[in-house]
Amino acid sequence: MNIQNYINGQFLPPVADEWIDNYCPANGEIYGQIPNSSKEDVDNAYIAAESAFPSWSQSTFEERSRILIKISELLEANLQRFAEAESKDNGKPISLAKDVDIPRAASNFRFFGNAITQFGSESHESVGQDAINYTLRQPIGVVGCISPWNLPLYLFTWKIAPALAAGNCVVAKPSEVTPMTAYLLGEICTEAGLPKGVLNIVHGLGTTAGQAIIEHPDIKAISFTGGTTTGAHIAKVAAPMFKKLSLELGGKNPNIIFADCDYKDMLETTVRSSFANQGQICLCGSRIFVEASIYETFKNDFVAKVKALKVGHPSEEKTTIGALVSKAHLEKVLNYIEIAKSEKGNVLCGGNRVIVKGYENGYYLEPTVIEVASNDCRLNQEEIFGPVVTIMPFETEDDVLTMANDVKYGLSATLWTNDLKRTMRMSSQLQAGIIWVNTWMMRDLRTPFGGIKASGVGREGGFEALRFFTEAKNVCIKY
Ligand SMILES: NC(=O)C1=CN([C@@H]2O[C@H](COP(=O)(O)OP(=O)(O)OC[C@H]3O[C@@H](n4cnc5c(N)ncnc54)[C@H](O)[C@@H]3O)[C@@H](O)[C@H]2O)C=CC1
Ligand SMILES: O=C(O)/C=C/C=C(\O)C(=O)O
Repeated sequence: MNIQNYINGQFLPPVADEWIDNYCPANGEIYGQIPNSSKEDVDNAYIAAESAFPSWSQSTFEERSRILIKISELLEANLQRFAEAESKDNGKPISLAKDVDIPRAASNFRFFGNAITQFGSESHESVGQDAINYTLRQPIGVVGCISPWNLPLYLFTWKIAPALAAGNCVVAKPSEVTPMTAYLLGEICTEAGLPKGVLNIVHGLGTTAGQAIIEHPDIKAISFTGGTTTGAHIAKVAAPMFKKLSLELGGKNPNIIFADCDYKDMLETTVRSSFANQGQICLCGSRIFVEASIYETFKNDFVAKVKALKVGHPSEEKTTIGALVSKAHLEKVLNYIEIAKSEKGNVLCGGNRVIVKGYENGYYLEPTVIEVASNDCRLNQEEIFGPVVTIMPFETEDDVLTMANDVKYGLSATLWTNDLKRTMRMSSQLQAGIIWVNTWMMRDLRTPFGGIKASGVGREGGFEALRFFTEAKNVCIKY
């Protein structure tokens, strides 16, 4: 199936008529083509967005809210179609796409459709100076949204929905590896009555189409989720142009397990936080630290549960681990397993490619658990972004805190304990933007979402996102 750009409310081929093959990770076959868009396509998308801006930015919040909620309803009505497309494009189990990815994409539109009706701004009465200050929150103009392949529609809409709700017009680029649901979203936006040019979706490579977005002199803000190296590059290009930047980057998140936790709950959640979406979520707990007194028990129970996971074709309801997103990514993850062996890591289970009958060229990998002796190894320091976790024991709270923080990333951390004082102490000292205690990936869309250190800049979610997508203008009136 061939995909087209969505510009000014129309589906269009790329100006240069150049195309990229789109692969299905479950069987390794090419199943369509996507535009290899160039600067000209991005320029056209910008022109459409710029001409839509005066009207969209002046539309009432009720009107924007109504359209966003309509998009949400249409996504829900098309759940099966979108879930199938997401699963085929990405390799994730259909059950995950149906239960998580597409419902969350719909929630993103509904949430920001509602949030904009509650969004306000501050006023400050300057007592003694006979003046009042009030702050306008105005849309920025045309903004760029660039998203990755791991949670394709979920993360694409997590950016677009607040940008549109706040009155901006958007030039958006999904990952070239998983373009399909972003393409289908165009149809839904038209059906929901989104005026033409308000949202423009350009497909293509990061180094060309993405680069043209970040370099565009009049695209005034960039919201990006993806790898830390790409984020650093975007910051370098965008900063001298004084663009607003929101960067949600990689993670190497600690999962810290104390002996006093609710063991059964911890064990089940730890399997999920290690391997959900084939471990391709920036929030996955890829470094597991276990208190020494329960280490051997945990190790045996965890490995047994991991071995029972079902690697299979994404369309099978029983599949818990689907295919990795691409051949290149599979090779990257396999290379880390080789690195582990050279670093004397002990592979407790997994480590091998899986050949699924009938889909021999698919990108399947066994969920892999590696016991490491130190937090200093590459496996504990570098983002693998696949179904690979490390485990190691710790003796004291101080030791584990030092190891948890001794990494360049700072996205999320999970803590398993029933000790309230320890929870409070550690939550305040862990270097991460998001801490989960006795749970993982529990999301409330009102909360600030993002990381520190090499995990990014800025926060998404709730009013934080609406603040990012608006400029504050203070008005001081003397009376
Ligand atoms: N934080 C996260 O959630 C994610 C982290 N990653 C990490 O990044 C590694 C690399 O994965 P990639 O697919 O290469 O991620 P990436 O960071 O290159 O891609 C993310 C998005 O950025 C775009 N992009 C790439 N170069 C660009 C540029 N120069 N200007 C503008 N946009 C650009 C891509 O086309 C894609 O839409 C993964 O192995 C993983 O470790 C990948 C995806 C998501
Ligand atoms: O917003 C969420 O719930 C999850 C976000 C996950 C990522 O940004 C990621 O995995 O890249």
